[in-house]
Amino acid sequence: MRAAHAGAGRWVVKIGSALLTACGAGLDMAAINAWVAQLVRLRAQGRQVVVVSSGAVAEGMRRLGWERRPDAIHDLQAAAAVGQMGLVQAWESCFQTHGVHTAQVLLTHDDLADRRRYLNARSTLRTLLDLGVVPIVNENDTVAFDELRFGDNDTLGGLVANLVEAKLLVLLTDRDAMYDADPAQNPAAQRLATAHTADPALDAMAGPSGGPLGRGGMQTKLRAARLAARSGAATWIVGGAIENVLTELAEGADIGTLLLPEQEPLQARKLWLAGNLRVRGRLHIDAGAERVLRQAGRSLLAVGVTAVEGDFRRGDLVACVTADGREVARGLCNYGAEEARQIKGLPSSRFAEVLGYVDEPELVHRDNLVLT
Ligand SMILES: Nc1ncnc2c1ncn2[C@@H]1O[C@H](COP(=O)(O)OP(=O)(O)O)[C@@H](O)[C@H]1O
Ligand SMILES: N[C@@H](CCC(=O)OP(=O)(O)O)C(=O)O
Repeated sequence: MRAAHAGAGRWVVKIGSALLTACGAGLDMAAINAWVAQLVRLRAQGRQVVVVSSGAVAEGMRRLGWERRPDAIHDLQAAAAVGQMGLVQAWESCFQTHGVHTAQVLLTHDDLADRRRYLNARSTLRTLLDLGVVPIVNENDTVAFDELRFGDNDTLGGLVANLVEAKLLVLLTDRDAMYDADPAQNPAAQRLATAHTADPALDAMAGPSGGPLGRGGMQTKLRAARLAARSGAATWIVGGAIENVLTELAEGADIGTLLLPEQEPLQARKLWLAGNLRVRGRLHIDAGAERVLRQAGRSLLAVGVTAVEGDFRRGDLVACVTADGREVARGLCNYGAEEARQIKGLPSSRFAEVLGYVDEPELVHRDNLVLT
């Protein structure tokens, strides 16, 4: 059963500061090299990987010669800005020895709350993955403060799992698994092998952080797993100190805690779409488009659209209706209403000529479409 969740597909792997730095003091290159060797192996086995990497503040502190983690947010932001240079340098140089490119992706909460920016982040990440590049994601600490912050990289990992529709989110931590109580408080605590993210009993088991470097403890890991589950990803909480831990997971080893989502990825995403957003406009589609949507479950192309109603933006939810006003489907439109009016009836090959750019060849991608 574990192996089924560790198969091919996209993995988001979150590695916390404690696992990348030598006791919080600067980056541990040997550790990063070892992570890279495992990640490269996962890729060679047919998986795509996104790394969510902490460590910027710790490396910045070392570079600036600071011994204590500062309390002032501006100092933390400055340390993160300095340290992020070293962090991406470290990942890039280690991956380069395997001939693999990396990309720096810095995100704030705002980037994912705003539909347009969400779609842009999503397309960029997907493009990077299709190009065979390993995105190295961290919070954009320079601009993120208060309500713009994710606050911890566990949460960021959960949201990135939604963005790339990951199959698995791996949260590496200092304990070897999630326990039925905080082992720092209760030495008799037992490992939880498998559970459902939605199980309310988990809340009472997850405590706050025990370590000096960790910030969220098990509570933020549980919350991240619940976020990831919204798009159908399973989450594996497992010890970063276990030898070859990622390779072990890939083989379905009985280690760590596997938290299962209630829904399969596609179904989860579609339910989320259907339930959470307001319809901002209507695309009138022809009989051919209705047929491919209903029977073949395909994307909606502009060529099948005859009219565009409403004032919506890229990423908004639109309804697809037939000439006689029946609603066939709902989905997130890759183009705003203005652009959609310009490209309706046209093949995707003409988008660049008409708009001056191409966002996506589909008007509504099938992954973002729910039949109604
Ligand atoms: N139920 C639990 N099972 C395991 N660890 C728990 C639990 N509740 C609280 N914790 C604490 O959470 C810590 C791990 O989280 P954290 O310190 O944020 O680490 P990381 O840097 O790996 O994100 C553990 O050291 C442990 O003390
Ligand atoms: N963005 C911060 C990471 C914050 C964070 O969540 O750290 P951790 O609890 O070690 O995963 C940094 O790079 O230092």
